[in-house]
Amino acid sequence: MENHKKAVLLLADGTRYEGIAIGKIGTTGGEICFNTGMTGYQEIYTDPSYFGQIVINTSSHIGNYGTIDAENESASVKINGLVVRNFSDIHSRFTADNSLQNYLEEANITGIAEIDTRALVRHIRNKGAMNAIISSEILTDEELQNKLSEVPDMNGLELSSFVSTKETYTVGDENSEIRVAVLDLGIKTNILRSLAQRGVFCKVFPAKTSVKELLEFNPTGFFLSNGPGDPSAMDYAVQTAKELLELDKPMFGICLGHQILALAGGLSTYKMFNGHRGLNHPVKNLELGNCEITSQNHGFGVDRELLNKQNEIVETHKNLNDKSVAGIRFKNKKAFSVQYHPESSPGPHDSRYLFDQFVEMMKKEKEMV
Ligand SMILES: NC(=O)CC[C@H](N)C(=O)O
Repeated sequence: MENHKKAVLLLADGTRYEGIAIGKIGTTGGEICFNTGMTGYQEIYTDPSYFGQIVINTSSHIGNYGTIDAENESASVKINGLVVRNFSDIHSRFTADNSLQNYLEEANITGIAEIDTRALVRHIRNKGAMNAIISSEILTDEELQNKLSEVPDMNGLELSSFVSTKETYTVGDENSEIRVAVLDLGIKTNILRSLAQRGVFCKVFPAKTSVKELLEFNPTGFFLSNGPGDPSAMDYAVQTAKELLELDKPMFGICLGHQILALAGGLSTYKMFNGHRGLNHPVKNLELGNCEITSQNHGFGVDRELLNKQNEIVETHKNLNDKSVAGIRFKNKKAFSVQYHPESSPGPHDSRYLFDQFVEMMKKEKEMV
């Protein structure tokens, strides 16, 4: 690590850490958040839901297994910046395509290493979500402060339109009878893979596609994807989801898609003090009584208060750490959603049954079962 330049991490509350530069030399800002996963750094960095955020990995050794291009969760690295403890310049995996240093540099991602991530995460846990800036360029305190003040507040920020596909594309067997119109709000590849593996033909549409255009695909069902930003700033997607609910076709939403579906059903969302980001979050399936260990990445949540005051939407899953809403379904419609990530990648596979549930729903719709 001798050849690395110095770098600075400055938090919005004035807390300053010094470390060494990793990735591209530069300056970057975003909302700082932490992921507690012990593995899967590449999948985390390429998850479009992290767009606009600086990620801290609490796992203390990062980079030691390099990167493999086929393991990206989207076409490019999406995080705004990276904070780690021990960064490995060398990697050991015979199938690796690249070192993490080269991978980040090629993707123009600026990061900082040799940070006491335990102290930093404790600090953020106590103070709540906040913006931060990383710089490995020579910047005065004043320059850093100025750059930091330019970083937008995550509250009220619409980000899906920056990461959603520009063109439609398809995944899976085009001869399949089960066709899903996917609204891409910032989708992870493993969601599409999980649907295609179950025989589903998916067509992925840009975030702002009209219902009319979605229907031209003649879909059996609809999927609302994960993605970055504040769901309450996405009136266009909420409107789409409302119109789709009227059609009463099978519909499944994950994470941001879950929040959009909840808003379309008249519920509200809120910004969490600290989000949930990691691979071992326990969730109770309230209908089966089972516990599943889930992969999570969200900083907003569906508010319980309105949920308790109505009868149309049922809570199906509860987060066992903080009792927040982890899943819902519409009582008289074929729409359901979860706040966590059944596709994991990275993470445990306990929740994959939700894809089976969606496919079953669509088979019923087609009278195939
Ligand atoms: N993974 C996601 O879809 C995240 C949803 C939303 N951007 C949040 O932070 O809560």
